[in-house]
Amino acid sequence: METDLRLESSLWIGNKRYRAVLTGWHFNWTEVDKKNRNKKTISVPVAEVVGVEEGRVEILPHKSVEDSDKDFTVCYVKRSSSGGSYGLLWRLGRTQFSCPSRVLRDQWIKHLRTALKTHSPLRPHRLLVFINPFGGKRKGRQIYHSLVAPLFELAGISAHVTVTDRANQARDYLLKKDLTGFDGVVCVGGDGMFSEILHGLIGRTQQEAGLCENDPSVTLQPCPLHIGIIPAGSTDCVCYATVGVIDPVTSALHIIIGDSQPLDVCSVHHASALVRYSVSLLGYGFYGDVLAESEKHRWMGPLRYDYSGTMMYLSNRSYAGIVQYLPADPLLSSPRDKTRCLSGCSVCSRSTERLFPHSADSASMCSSHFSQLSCDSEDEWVSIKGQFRCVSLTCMSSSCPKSPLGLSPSAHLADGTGDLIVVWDTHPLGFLKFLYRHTNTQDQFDLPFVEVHRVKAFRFFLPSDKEEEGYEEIGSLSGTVDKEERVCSVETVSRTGSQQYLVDREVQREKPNEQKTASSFLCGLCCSKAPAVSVWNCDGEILPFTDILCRVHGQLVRLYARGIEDGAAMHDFSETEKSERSRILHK
Ligand SMILES: CCCCCCCCCCCCC/C=C/[C@@H](O)[C@H](COP(=O)(O)O)NC(=O)CCCCC
Ligand SMILES: Nc1ncnc2c1ncn2[C@@H]1O[C@H](COP(=O)(O)OP(=O)(O)O)[C@@H](O)[C@H]1O
Ligand SMILES: [Ca+2]
Repeated sequence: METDLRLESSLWIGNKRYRAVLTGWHFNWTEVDKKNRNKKTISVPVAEVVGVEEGRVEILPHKSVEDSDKDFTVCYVKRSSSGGSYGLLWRLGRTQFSCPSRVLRDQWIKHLRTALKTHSPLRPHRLLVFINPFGGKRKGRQIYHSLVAPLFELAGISAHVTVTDRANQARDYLLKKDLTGFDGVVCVGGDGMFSEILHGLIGRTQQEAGLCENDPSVTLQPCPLHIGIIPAGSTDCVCYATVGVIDPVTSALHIIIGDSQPLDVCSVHHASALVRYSVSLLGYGFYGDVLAESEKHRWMGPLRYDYSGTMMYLSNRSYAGIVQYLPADPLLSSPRDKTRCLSGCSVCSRSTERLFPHSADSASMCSSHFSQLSCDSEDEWVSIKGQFRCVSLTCMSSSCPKSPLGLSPSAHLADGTGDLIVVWDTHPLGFLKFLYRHTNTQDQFDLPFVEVHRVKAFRFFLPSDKEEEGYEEIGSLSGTVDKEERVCSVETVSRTGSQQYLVDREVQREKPNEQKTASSFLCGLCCSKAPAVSVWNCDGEILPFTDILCRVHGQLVRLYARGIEDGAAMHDFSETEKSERSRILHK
């Protein structure tokens, strides 16, 4: 194949001569000066060629073609530094080549197009597009029509576009309508809109496979259609964590070239029924309260989260709960290992082999992988009981513009695990420190009232009144609970379903004397009585239940993305840019 696709000849760009070579994987052109010396080479991976057209094509302001039988135009992905974000911005590069003859021109076009087909088999031809006109700053329609549609047209993609009239329209379409002939589904909106697509596609796939989504021990069927996200929402966390930038053009180019990024999905169950799926944030306590408060202020747009975040911080709330989790294999990775899940991540690649071994039939694989969810191996579950500021589970880093490294900076997109973050009740300034560390490169887990565990499954329930009394008593006896300052407490470890025993936790005090005055001041601000129970924020939706069981399904869906790109792709950058990016990426 490689030899068939190879082509080499002189080509002209303007009045300069170039030596052009197509090797199969790469298309390179090198300027040759009058003395036949080679100058700078431009090398484009074939997989990143957007399109090859006859003639001299102009793209902006609209696509136009100047017909000429010796010219052809190649459009491709060009990278540029993204300033603030840690991913790379992609732009459309375009070069017009002239050939000495029409025959050679046709040969170049044919070879390049064949190479494209061979090396990017996942490029979409037909896409379903759903635009939420009310997401984020309400610019979804404009973003799609001015920035994305022209690129899809250039790449020869046919798009069936729906601007939604109501919530869940996209989900219902995917659950019921004929999807034959579509390669993928694109959402233009935020994490809520992505979640609609996720629910529609996962539900449809399980219906067709005859699988029951309610049963957490069932291994779900991975979705055959890819999902593309054109960011136009408020948090845009799924886009940011899988692409590294919030930029519609970059995302459109990832879709066009058929990039493929598997993603873990967590199913959330209550009383033997599926409640929802989550990929980014499943959060109780602070994040639940912020979401509930923010819904009252939707008119503020994305700013509603800043406002509600401040209000909820000042409310100084904490909640009692019992958290139980099934730990993931600590030999594979850890949430404190300081690694980053970058494009081509080896932890995720190894998980693909583990999750989908070549020949194993999926039924036997699922039962061995997930027997732990049934009661017979209850002894592997670890249990924590106490008073918490927040309890969160995230299947990926959940980085977003507000938090460039995310809720769990070392989490993996596609390793079949989630990170469970437990923030015990603490002093207000301690909690502020925890939150503030999400916005910079300091480690938010390096605080005595925070713990993080890599898990395969997780349960949460409210303690019975009796248990709550017992816990407070034990806390006070061991000196670890200071009710007034709401410092945290006691851990319960369950070894078997029936026999539980208590293990006193190390005293966790994070309250230097000088913070007490500030604490009283802040408590004065939050005059309203805090409720005893919070709500779950599930990727921006409030769950109607508090007691839940969650299981992570490895690589259940695929996005048109490739994860965050590392230095290998930085050949266009200066040394200063490279070292700055490395510093951010590798913290
Ligand atoms: C003192 C500075 C405090 C800064 C705190 C920063 C913490 C940010 C963590 C953000 C994690 C985001 C996880 C993603 C959640 C989204 O699924 C969800 C819905 O998004 P959308 O559909 O776009 O509206 N967003 C939220 O729940 C917002 C959480 C904001 C918390 C402050
Ligand atoms: N036409 C519509 N009218 C009202 N709500 C919609 C519409 N289309 C989608 N939605 C819902 O809007 C919610 C928020 O959408 P999203 O695009 O995530 O914006 P944001 O990031 O600002 O929250 C989603 O839960 C989605 O189901
Ligand atoms: Ca994961």
